[in-house]
Amino acid sequence: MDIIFLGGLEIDTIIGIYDWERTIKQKIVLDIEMAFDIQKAAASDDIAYALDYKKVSDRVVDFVEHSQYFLVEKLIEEVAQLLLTEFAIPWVKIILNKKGAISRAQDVGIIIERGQKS
Ligand SMILES: Nc1nc2c(c(=O)[nH]1)N=C([C@H](O)[C@@H](O)CO)CN2
Repeated sequence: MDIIFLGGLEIDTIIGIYDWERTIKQKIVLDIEMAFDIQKAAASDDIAYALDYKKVSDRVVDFVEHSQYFLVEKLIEEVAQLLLTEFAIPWVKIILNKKGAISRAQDVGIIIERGQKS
């Protein structure tokens, strides 16, 4: 199966378990890999047969911007389920980076894979 990816997708959202985190927006960064057979799109040169990464990006940004979850676990799971159900994607891998959440760490977050690759 081929992979379409979105790397370094930065989105500001309300996320966190502490009171102060409920009053501000924090940046999260998503790296998303989506299994998708690109052969029809390649043969036809027609966006109708492609996984439109602009539409995927717009949907994910809109969803995350308007979310207000406490845990990054909940947010990443909801994004994965959205991608699997709203787009014809059989498998997705997401890396969620909540940069700055740990002052002594450059990066902190979660990596998940959902669905079947082939
Ligand atoms: N496994 C998790 N641990 C923690 C989370 C989380 O979402 N999942 N969140 C926090 C705080 O919100 C933290 O990001 C504030 O710095 C702590 N641990």
